[in-house]
Parts: sequence; C-alpha cells; structure tokens
Amino acid sequence: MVVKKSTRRIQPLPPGPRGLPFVGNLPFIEPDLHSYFAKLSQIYGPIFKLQLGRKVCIVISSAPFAKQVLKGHDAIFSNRGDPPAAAFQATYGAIDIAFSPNCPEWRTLRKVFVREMMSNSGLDACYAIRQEEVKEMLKEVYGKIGSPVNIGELMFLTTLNATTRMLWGTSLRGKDRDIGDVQIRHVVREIIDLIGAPNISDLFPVLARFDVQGVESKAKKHMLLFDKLFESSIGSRMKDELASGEEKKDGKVSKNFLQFLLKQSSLSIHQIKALFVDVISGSTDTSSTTVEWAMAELLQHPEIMRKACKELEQVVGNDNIVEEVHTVKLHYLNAILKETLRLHPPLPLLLQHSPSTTCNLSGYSIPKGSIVYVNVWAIHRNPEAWKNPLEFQPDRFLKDGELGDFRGNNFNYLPFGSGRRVCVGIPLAEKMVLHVLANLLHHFKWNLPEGMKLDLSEKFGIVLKKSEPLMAIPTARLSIS
Ligand code: HEM
Repeated sequence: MVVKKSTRRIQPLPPGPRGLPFVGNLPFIEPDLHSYFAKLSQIYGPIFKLQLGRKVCIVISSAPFAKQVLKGHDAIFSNRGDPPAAAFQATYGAIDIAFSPNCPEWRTLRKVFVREMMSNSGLDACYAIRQEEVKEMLKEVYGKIGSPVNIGELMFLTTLNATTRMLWGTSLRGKDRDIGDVQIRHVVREIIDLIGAPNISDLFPVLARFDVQGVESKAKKHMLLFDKLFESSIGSRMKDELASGEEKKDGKVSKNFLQFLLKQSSLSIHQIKALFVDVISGSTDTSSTTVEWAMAELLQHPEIMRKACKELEQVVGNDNIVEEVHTVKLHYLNAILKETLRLHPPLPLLLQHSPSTTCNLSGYSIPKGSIVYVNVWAIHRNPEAWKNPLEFQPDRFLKDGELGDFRGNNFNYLPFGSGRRVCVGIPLAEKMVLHVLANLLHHFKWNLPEGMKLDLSEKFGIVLKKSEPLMAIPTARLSIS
C-alpha cells in the first residue's frame, strides 16, 4: 500500500510571548491594552498572537496588515466572533449593528440606518434639533461663566439629547421626566465600561454560565432602565394619533427615525431597540471624548487655539453663532479634529473582528473564531508614516488632503475603521463634533482653573478617555449670547 504524504504545509500562528498552561498570557496583561500591545509589537512585529484563557487573540499594528484584514479579507474578518457577555446582554442578543455577525439581517439594519438617518437628506431633516441642542448647551455654559465646566460631560449630554430627539422625537432634559439624561448617561457609561472590562467568563467558555465577576448580571440590570426608556418612547409613538409620521412643533413639521422604523415590516421591535442602544452608546462617549481631547490639546497649545479662533472670526464673524454650514469652511478646525482623532482615536483597538473561517495572512494562520484587534492607536503613532508622530500638529492635514481621509481609504489613519464594519455614524459625528467645538471656541475664552496643571494621560477602555476629566473655565468672547 502506498501512503501519500500530505504536501500541504501547516501555516504557523503569528509569533508572540510564551504563556502559562491553561491561562496563557493572561497573568502578564497590562491594563492599558493599547500601549501594552504597542510595546509587544516592538518585540514580535506587526502581527502577533496572545493566548488569553481559551481564546486566541491576534493583534495587528501596521497599515499593510490592517489593509489585509479590513480590505483584502474583509468578508471573512467582518464578523465579531463571540461578543463579550456584557455586549450580548446590551444588544438584545447581538441583533444590533455593532455586535451582530456579518449576516443578511445585519446588512439590512446597517443599510436602513445609513440610508435613512445618516444620508444628507436624513441629517438635514433634523438639523433644527441639533442646532437647538447646541444652543441649549451654550445657554448652560453662559450660566457658568467664571466657574469650571466639565467639557466631556457637557458634550455627552448635548449629544445624548440631540440623538434621542433624532431617534424618537423627545429629549431627556427636564426634571419631570421619569428617566433623565444624567441617569441615562450613567447607564451608557456603565455598559460601555462593562463591555470593555476583561471578563473571565468571556475567556473561559466553560465558566460562562457562572458569570464569575457578575458582569453579565450588572449589564442585565442596567439594561432594564434602557429598556424602560425604549418601551415608553416606542409605546407612546405607537399610540400617537399623529402616527402618520409627523410631529408638529411651533408650526414646523419634523420627522423622527422611530416613525420610519415602525413602518418597516422587516424589523422587529427588539432589533429597533438594539439599534437604539448602538446609536446612543456609539455616539455619546466617542463624541464627548473627542471634544474633550481636542479642548485639552488646544489648552496645551494656545497658539493653535488662537489660530482656530481667528479662523472662526473670519468665516463666521463676531456677530453670529456658528451654524453647521460654516463648519465645512473651517479648514483649520477640521485639521484640529483630524489631528485629535489621530493622537487620541476614541476606539484605539476598533471593535473586535473575528474570522468566520481559518485564514492566511502573509503566511500566518489566523484561526476561525480568534479575536482580532487592529491597534489604530499604534498605527497612528508610527514614525515611518507620520512625521513627529507624538506632536499635536494640525497643519500636517492642511498640507496633504488625502492624509486626513478618515473614511477608511488611508490605512495609516483609521479612527473610524474601514471596510464593511466602518463606523456608520461618521457623518453625524463629524457634524456634531465640529459644530460644538466651533461654538465653544467662538463664544468663549477658555482657561484652566487656577493652579491646575493639564494632565494628558489616558485611561484605556473600549473608548480611550482622558484619565482625569477636563475642567475648564469659560469667559465670554462675544457680545451675543
Ligand atoms: C468621534 C466619533 C466616533 C468615532 C471615533 C467612532 C469610531 C468607530 C469605530 C472605530 C468603529 C469600529 C469599526 C470596526 O470595528 O472596525 C465604530 C463602529 C460603529 N459606530 Fe462609530 N464612532 C463615532 C461616532 C459614532 C456615531 C455618532 C454613531 C451613531 C450615530 C456611531 C455608531 C457606530 C456603530 C453602530 C458601529 C458598529 C458598525 C458595525 O459593526 O457595522 N459611531 N465607530
């Protein structure tokens, strides 16, 4: 009998540090994963492997590998694997956009959201809402002239109220509300923290049903409040006698997204709620951390802040408040936003990707179901791609327009990811962040509280935050208020 030897070569896994039996590399993991992974990539190269409990984790730290994952093999890698238990709870069983696998239901939900809410016409239809919320925010800051303002919180609540109004027509402001914006802010933050926190039950599937750290039960508890909020907004919308799809306010007719969603027979109520979780949690923490980092960098670089204010004077004029239409003409402010997203990408590792089948990347085998992180934080600081990468220099984006393409075509710059899983909220994020930032700079002069030193250190989580919230003191710049 002739035994034919297999000629197929077994591809190796990427290199990586040796771990211990059973737990793998878990005992050596440092809390700031983005910088820890960047350190490991200096030793093991642009693709390396860690064994975290029973899970294989692959970390990508270069533009060419990011391109292979997010473009070349995008169909395979545009899955999420087993989502963290907290994410599963928060998204009604991963039937949302962010944690669902790449499947027909996911594609439909993404398409509906992008086409109806994020299109130019969808966003134009609710411009008045965003403008009103920005005015509310300015009113609040005028009321705090001379006292410290928590910049991240200010942006968080502005985005939260604008978003809920765009979604279902009412904001969460007002003392007489059952569930207020501050309460929801707490829940959103808790849920995002729980999704980002290391959970032993996620890494050892045999432990999953024991919920060792109680992460799953905490997420369930927080979701009760969210669900109550959604139930009341969906319920009242369904009962609304004006369910024909229009809400009249001050004689104006405005539409909201829920009215449209309820008419889609292809979507279940659970999918609609899961989508709301995505939009609220996807928009608030990311946008608020971006504005907070931008303001922190501007306070650190007064000459850049002065240049931004000068541009505002020229484009907007000192007798006007900033409208969204102005923001496209604010080239320097746009460059400030891009530089902020480069140095402080709000999702430093994107969301986890996971191949639906074992796949080969430059000779390395990436096992089906492994967790793949793209360390955009490290890619954005690569000295081979960026001159003086650690310095805050918005001008770099003025000189070269293509450098700042954040829609996923430049693999050295991926603050919103790329490919099938690219962020669905880019148009809204861009509008809201620029609009708020422009108004904060145009209306007020900002200073740090007496004796306070600016701390630019980071705290890792799914969303990369400032370790200390930025407090800054406004004084009025303009005579209009
Ligand atoms: C500065 C603001 C924002 C930043 C930096 C940001 C960044 C990102 C990133 C990096 C991803 C993951 C891409 C990947 O996994 O490869 C993502 C996904 C996502 N973002 Fe954003 N985002 C922002 C604002 C928003 C807003 C305003 C919304 C909602 C209106 C939103 C909704 C989502 C959703 C639903 C996903 C999941 C997409 C999917 O898995 O198919 N984001 N975002």
